[in-house]
Amino acid sequence: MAPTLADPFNDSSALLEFVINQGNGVKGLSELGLGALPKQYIQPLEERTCMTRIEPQESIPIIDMSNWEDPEVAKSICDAASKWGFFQIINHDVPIEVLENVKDATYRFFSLPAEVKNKYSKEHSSSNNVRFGTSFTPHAEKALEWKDFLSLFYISEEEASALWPSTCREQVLDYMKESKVVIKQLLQVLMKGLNVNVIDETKESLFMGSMRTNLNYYPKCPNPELTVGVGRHSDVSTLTILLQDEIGGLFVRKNEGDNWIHVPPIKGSLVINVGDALQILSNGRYRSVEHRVVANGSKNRISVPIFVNPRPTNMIEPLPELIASGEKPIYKQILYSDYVKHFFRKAHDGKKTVEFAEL
Ligand SMILES: COc1cc(/C=C/C(=O)SCCNC(=O)CCNC(=O)[C@H](O)C(C)(C)COP(=O)(O)OP(=O)(O)OC[C@H]2O[C@@H](n3cnc4c(N)ncnc43)[C@H](O)[C@@H]2OP(=O)(O)O)ccc1O
Ligand SMILES: O=C(O)CCC(=O)C(=O)O
Ligand SMILES: [Fe+2]
Repeated sequence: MAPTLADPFNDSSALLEFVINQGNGVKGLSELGLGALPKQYIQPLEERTCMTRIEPQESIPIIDMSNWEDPEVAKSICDAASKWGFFQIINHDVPIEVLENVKDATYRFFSLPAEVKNKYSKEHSSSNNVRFGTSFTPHAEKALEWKDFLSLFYISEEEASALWPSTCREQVLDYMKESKVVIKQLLQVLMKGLNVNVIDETKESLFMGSMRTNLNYYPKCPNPELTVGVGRHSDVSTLTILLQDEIGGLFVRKNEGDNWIHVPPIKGSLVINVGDALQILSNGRYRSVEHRVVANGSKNRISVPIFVNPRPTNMIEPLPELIASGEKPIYKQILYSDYVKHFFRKAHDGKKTVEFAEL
């Protein structure tokens, strides 16, 4: 039964029961029409975006992929990955219907009743590869984040058929399949920029041997200025391909300083960012940059990132080609699944995860 509105969640165990154990998520909280944000979501002042500096005149690069092999375009991709760690691509090869379909599928999944979504929670899911959750790591967080998610780790079509929710399975599989072309183009250009000219099977598996798609749902929030959609973090992927809807709210840290830049939605575009694995493999030449998502007081927002990763069993370290050319390694060799587990076991904390791999 939903708690009454008078003093609904003063008791944290009642909130966790409703949001996590019953699978209502923050979407369920939002739909209760609460007058105020439950205290468990109130972030410390320094984590609230209203307290940080936004540079409205700045923008991450927008790159036209229609001539991706043109040396000028290739240079702009490598420069964006080194300087900003983030860029948007337009005129890429992922069909617009595939993007629209996966957004519709995201809404469909989150519209399911709580008890149906809850079958995919950490406690009830029959596999670690399918997980419905809320916030990031609720048990490790001092303040919760205003986001629900479904996370789908791809093993095979057979496993997806057996385990992924049928409301979104085909659309997510299509989105992942169609994105592979642009992922390979980007990796080819980025590697050429490091003088790594051949991507053989071993390298391909190291760069894109595993993929995870998250469906993120950020419902409208009673006091958006007091909380966050996603706290400051860098992704642990090689590259992330992000589809966002028309609402906006993603911010990227500028040049390791105190200023943040908004990533405006552009219809049909994809946001690309470098993850920690590529920062490590490139010995710091390409940078995984901190980003965050604000909560919204009037609209629901969705986003659909594909995290392109090494395989969990891969050892990651600066590429031998870079070391052979005389660079001093700044990261040690590390088992990728140990790196990801380290990320997932703590609350979001900016760029701290990468320290785990520093020499
Ligand atoms: C959710 O909000 C997010 C997510 C993100 C994500 C950004 C990324 O970059 S995701 C890309 C991650 N890379 C991969 O998934 C590929 C490699 N995968 C692996 O190495 C493994 O599959 C594994 C993730 C390490 C899980 O291995 P397993 O042997 O099953 O280990 P466990 O002990 O079950 O899990 C370890 C630890 O992680 C938690 N966890 C697992 N999966 C998820 C998930 N999808 N989402 C959240 N947390 C997950 C699991 O609960 C364990 O923690 P405990 O504390 O329970 O021990 C960016 C921003 C966001 O807001
Ligand atoms: O929703 C967004 O725009 C970004 C989400 C994000 O950073 C993530 O899921 O890692
Ligand atoms: Fe992210």
